[in-house]
Amino acid sequence: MSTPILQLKDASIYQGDSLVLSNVNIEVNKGDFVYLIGKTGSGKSSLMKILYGDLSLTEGEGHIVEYNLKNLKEKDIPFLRRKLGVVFQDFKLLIDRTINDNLLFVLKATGWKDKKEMATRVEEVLTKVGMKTKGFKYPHELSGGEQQRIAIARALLNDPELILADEPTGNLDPQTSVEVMEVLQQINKNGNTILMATHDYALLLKYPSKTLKCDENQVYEVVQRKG
Ligand SMILES: Nc1ncnc2c1ncn2[C@@H]1O[C@H](COP(=O)(O)OP(=O)(O)OP(=O)(O)O)[C@@H](O)[C@H]1O
Repeated sequence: MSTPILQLKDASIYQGDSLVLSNVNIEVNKGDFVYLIGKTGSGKSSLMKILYGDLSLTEGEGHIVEYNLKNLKEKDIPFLRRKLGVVFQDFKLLIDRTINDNLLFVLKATGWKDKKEMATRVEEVLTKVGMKTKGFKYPHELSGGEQQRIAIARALLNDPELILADEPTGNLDPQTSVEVMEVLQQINKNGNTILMATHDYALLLKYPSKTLKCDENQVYEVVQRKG
């Protein structure tokens, strides 16, 4: 039996007064790896923003982890985000501190207190992304691909039920994109559910998986042709 971790039903998504996507019906189940594709401006980021509470859902229904997006209160948003790991195109690391301190900052902000447990968790997530030895470095001392691995490690800190990755390879060259994708694939194999918005059709071909497409204000599932 598949368990839905994310469901939108007849949802409409607005940016201000303009309708970006209408009648959105999507489902992501535990353990899935789902792509979200579509041209620039087709609404991928807007859809992601609805899911992490950056835009409010005013029409239709939406459930993500155990939150109802329709009745989401401002005070619920930080708690929703703890259940999600969000990864962006531009990494969003804090440039004034080391990788270890970037990760410790998030742990402190999300209620961790025990220094030893925190250090262990930082080491665990860095190991998962193949960056165990880089914790002492500053973000500017790492390549783009390494910074994105750190951003993925940061997303994993609180063991999220769903990872939302918005163009995670958008700033990376093709070789580095594949390396970051390998990390995401590995994490998915270890049980994490991932929804990834991307422009990168080469990745879709290399790592085929369920694909949703935003086009002309609609979202629909596309069937990938083999070969
Ligand atoms: N903050 C905003 N205020 C008003 N309109 C916006 C805002 N952000 C995006 N839009 C509009 O919403 C539509 C969808 O944009 P969105 O960023 O969701 O597309 P996208 O598919 O993620 O594009 P890209 O691949 O370029 O990131 C576009 O027409 C865009 O101009």
